[in-house]
Amino acid sequence: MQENNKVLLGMSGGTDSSVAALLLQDAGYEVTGVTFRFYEKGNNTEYLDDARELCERLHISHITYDARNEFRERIISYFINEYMTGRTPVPCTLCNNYLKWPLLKKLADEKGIYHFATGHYVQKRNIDGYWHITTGTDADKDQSFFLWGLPQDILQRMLLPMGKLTKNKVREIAAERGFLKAAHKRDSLGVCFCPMDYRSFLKEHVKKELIMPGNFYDESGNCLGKHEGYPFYTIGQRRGLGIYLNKALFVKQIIPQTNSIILSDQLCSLRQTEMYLTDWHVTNPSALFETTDEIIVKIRYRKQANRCTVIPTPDGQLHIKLHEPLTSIAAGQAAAFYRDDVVLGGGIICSSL
Ligand SMILES: Nc1ncnc2c1ncn2[C@@H]1O[C@H](COP(=O)(O)OP(=O)(O)OP(=O)(O)O)[C@@H](O)[C@H]1O
Repeated sequence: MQENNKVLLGMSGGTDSSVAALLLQDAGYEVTGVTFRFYEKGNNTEYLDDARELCERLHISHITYDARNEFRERIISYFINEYMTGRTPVPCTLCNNYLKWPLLKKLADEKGIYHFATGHYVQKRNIDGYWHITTGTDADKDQSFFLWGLPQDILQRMLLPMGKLTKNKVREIAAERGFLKAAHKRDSLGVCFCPMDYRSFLKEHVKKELIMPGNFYDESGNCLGKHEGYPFYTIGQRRGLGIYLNKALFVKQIIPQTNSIILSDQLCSLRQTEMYLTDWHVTNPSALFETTDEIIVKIRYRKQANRCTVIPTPDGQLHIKLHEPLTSIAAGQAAAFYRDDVVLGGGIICSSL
């Protein structure tokens, strides 16, 4: 498509995408807002009204797109299945890779709109002819960890108005411009369809008989007590185990077949130095596989960065050799590669040792 000055902006009704609309309009773009209906807890559609109202005030057109079926099939079912197979899912990463950005592109293509945008706190940069995601200036809000899976035809056309801003600045802009509701909206916390509490979500959505109490064992096979059902636990978990010995215990292994969980009192026994990834995406393979530069791998959104070497295997996986051990690696989690502030790619952990 020929480049033009039109942009389709994903609008959640929240602070960031509202300010993104203001800034894109200030920059001279013809903005259209789209709100995806992904999931509506208790049929609450206030976010749709907020997005619509903001667009009216800015005199920009607004559309809604009902993605609830796609979201249920691709994200919620996946999320439940992952926990039910003893893995730790990454719904936000998958939603960005498979739904949010591809939908923005599809709708923009249909409407003859060249650019698409969100309120993500990330930037992009062209390196050696390849567009890369880079970290947002606000280190506390940086969302680059979730965006390793996007292809070039999306990266090239995306606009990221939050990239150089801090959240405080964004709130200030909303308030100065008189968008007080947007300025004072609370930050979203965790996974949008079950913020901070995936256990209750699983209880609501999974047949009772599929999540049954089982046993905790130590590494020698001695029973340590009862747990509430293996899907309620994740590798490395320490709190909320419900057993009280005079020492800290960590989830080391989850065995769905026998509904058992192995605990260890040695955090160092959860240390591993190798991972294998499936479903990976690498922006520029030679920048990752044929380099002597320091590559960083992150498996958590915050406060973790390990040096590594990345090698493609003959059967299509990525073999990650960690230069320093990492604790609590869970199958299903995402791993993202960085060189300095640049996201080089990522994938989904299928095994570790
Ligand atoms: N339901 C939705 N429809 C359209 N775009 C969305 C929707 N939800 C999120 N987005 C886009 O993805 C961006 C990142 O979403 P996320 O939920 O991580 O952010 P957020 O910090 O809560 O952002 P916001 O303050 O804009 O709600 C949003 O800024 C917005 O541009």
